[in-house]
Amino acid sequence: MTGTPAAAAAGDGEGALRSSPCSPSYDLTGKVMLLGDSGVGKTCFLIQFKDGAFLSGTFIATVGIDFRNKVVTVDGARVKLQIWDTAGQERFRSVTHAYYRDAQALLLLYDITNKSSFDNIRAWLTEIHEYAQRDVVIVLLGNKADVSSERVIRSEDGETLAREYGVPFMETSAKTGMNVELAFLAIAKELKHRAGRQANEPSFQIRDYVESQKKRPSCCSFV
Ligand SMILES: Nc1nc2c(ncn2[C@@H]2O[C@H](COP(=O)(O)OP(=O)(O)OP(=O)(O)O)[C@@H](O)[C@H]2O)c(=O)[nH]1
Repeated sequence: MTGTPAAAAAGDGEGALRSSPCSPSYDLTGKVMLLGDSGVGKTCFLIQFKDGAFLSGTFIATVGIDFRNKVVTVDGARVKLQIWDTAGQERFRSVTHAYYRDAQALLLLYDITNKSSFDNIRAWLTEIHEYAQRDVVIVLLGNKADVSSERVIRSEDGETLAREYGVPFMETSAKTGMNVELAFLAIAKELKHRAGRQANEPSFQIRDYVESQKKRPSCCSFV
């Protein structure tokens, strides 16, 4: 996906807020950012969620940042997710840092067929801790789980890293759609819970929710 900060700020992305302030078609909003190395599948992940389609073919790296809106219903509440797709390339890092501050949630992707994208997750988490809000929701995603023949990162390695940082983890495929919706629904549920929690309501545990709902690749016998 292509886009520029200026274009995004001007509402050039589909994300311009169109609901009338008198009758909003949603109950709350949340800003979500997709982060991770170039080529891990952030744009495809967003398109799969938004349109149910997979962009195959020539890889066109994102320029800068752009966003899309999607309203999801969780626990009777309509949550408008404003989803920001960032460029993974190093040269755009200073642009994307400026957008971290008011994000409520971050989807941090690596590619299970690309070791350096996994190794760089620690550096991404360092940046997140430097630029994002302290209580930002983070979900770690091992994408391209459909390409089992080229897998170089075991699912257990993703799980171990996620446990170390105390974040939920799942493997996903922007191609087949595996766990794509779940990643956003988990975030929407967490944001809804934070926004309207009653004193005697049991707390929502995003990690438990993800563990109970996530699908595992049918062929994941890589050792
Ligand atoms: N098999 C497979 N290919 C994928 C998947 N997700 C993305 N791809 C492919 O990986 C390449 C990169 O995908 P993008 O979504 O453009 O990657 P990106 O993370 O947005 O990259 P930047 O914009 O540079 O940050 C494309 O050729 C996609 O078709 C997936 O889940 N499975």
